[in-house]
Amino acid sequence: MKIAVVGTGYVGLVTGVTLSEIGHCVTCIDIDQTKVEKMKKGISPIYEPGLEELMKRNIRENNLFFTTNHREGFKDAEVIYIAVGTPEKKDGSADLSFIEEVAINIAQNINRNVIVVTKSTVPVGTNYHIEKIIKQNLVNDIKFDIVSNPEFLREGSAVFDAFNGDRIVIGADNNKAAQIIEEVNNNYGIPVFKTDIKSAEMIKYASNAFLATKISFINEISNICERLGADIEGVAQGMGLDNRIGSQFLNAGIGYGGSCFPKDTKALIQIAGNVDYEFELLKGVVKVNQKQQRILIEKLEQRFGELGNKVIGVLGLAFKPNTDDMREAPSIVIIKELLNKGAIVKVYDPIAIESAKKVLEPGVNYATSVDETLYKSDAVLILTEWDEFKEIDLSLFKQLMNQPIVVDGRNCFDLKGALENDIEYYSIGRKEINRKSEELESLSNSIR
Ligand SMILES: NC(=O)c1ccc[n+]([C@@H]2O[C@H](COP(=O)([O-])OP(=O)(O)OC[C@H]3O[C@@H](n4cnc5c(N)ncnc54)[C@H](O)[C@@H]3O)[C@@H](O)[C@H]2O)c1
Ligand SMILES: O=c1ccn([C@@H]2O[C@H](COP(=O)(O)OP(=O)(O)O[C@H]3O[C@H](CO)[C@@H](O)[C@H](O)[C@H]3O)[C@@H](O)[C@H]2O)c(=O)[nH]1
Repeated sequence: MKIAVVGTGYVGLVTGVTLSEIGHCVTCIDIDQTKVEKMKKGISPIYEPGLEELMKRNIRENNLFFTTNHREGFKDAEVIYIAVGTPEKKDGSADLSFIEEVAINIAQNINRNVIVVTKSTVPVGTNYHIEKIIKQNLVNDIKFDIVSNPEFLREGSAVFDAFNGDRIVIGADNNKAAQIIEEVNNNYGIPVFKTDIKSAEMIKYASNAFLATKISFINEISNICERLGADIEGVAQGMGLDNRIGSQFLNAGIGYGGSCFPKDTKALIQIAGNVDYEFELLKGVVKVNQKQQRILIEKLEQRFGELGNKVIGVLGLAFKPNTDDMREAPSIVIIKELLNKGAIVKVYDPIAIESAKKVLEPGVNYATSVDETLYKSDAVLILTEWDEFKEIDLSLFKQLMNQPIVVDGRNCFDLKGALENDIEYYSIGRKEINRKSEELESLSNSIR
């Protein structure tokens, strides 16, 4: 089928590339000329494992094209996917201006009957808003249908998720349109769930809000564990064995970040508020997350008192591993606070350094390796659980740092290893330093 995808960010590019991989002829459209020039050469503007390989192959096989020109991209397209951003406005609600512009682009440039599919995360009812804008601006006598098809990919594993997702949600009022979009997705081999448009739009927000709730919940439990001397890892494992709870998204840490959970939780609070419903639970989830992002600063202050002139190394900047995305990364908040408190901050990330330079405060020192970050630091914070950090030779901390103090926001190391390497190790929700080895032994046995 001939398909156009508007917007080539994390969602649009992965959608376009994987649709071409499953046999469609896809043109991706973006207004960013520099990005489009790169993509035409098979270079991905984002770091996403496996993406560039698929891109190159499908460009070579003439299944995948890129353009900045909407008319050229829409020419003869039977399906148009909208995948532009819906960022957060100051009041927390979703900014629909990019979507609205695309609706006008579509109305003015389509040359045949088409199905318009919304991949972007949009507030309940937005697809009808898009339909109205297209109708009002149509220049030719053309028929179109709208379908909501929210996206559930995770950054860092987006290509894997495209072929291994749990479900594809299709929301439509017109059965024929829903059936065509189901056929478009056939070769992904993923179960399809069909529903109406508003429910599909809500499924997306409700899913993200639920996952964010799980994270804030486990973070609160971890804070209580710390105070009581229980161990969050064992607690999460024991909870997760109950199939009704499930073991995923129970990793305690420094709170959720990224381009989705922070904005979508706030948008859902607004969506509820617009119909006079106060979403109290979700407000709590957001508040807990904001508090959790400060937890490592509290631990540092408990240890050092004042942070002025302390050299703090930071390992990990991206909001999660395997991505270069810095949007709403907890590292931004933490580093800002460290600088405010007069600390000297040295940071390192295996992939996200360049995107980090665009958003971090001036005054941050950028290191090019783990060793350089550790060297003569008074303490090291771990903010992203990259494999490179989990595999660090633990003896390096003592060798390179002024004093081997590690405050780990992602529970990357086992307590025994830290103790054996003389690391003064603070982590999340676990019993901390100087624990007697026999106590640790019995703990690791019980977790096993
Ligand atoms: N990032 C994710 O992991 C993820 C996952 C699921 C859903 N979503 C949702 O998908 C949507 C897109 O997110 P993203 O992270 O891919 O966004 P992004 O900001 O990375 O990319 C958006 C792209 O759209 C382009 N664009 C803007 N206006 C345009 C126009 N008129 N014509 C053509 N291109 C235009 C921009 O130049 C940019 O390249 C959002 O609604 C988001 O909430 C994101
Ligand atoms: O147990 C966990 C799991 C995640 N996180 C944090 O939560 C954030 C989001 O992680 P993840 O969900 O893996 O990444 P995203 O790429 O943001 O994906 C989420 O947001 C996307 C955009 O809507 C959705 O499509 C995905 O289904 C949804 O998982 C990150 O900061 C993680 O560190 C935790 O703190 N603990």
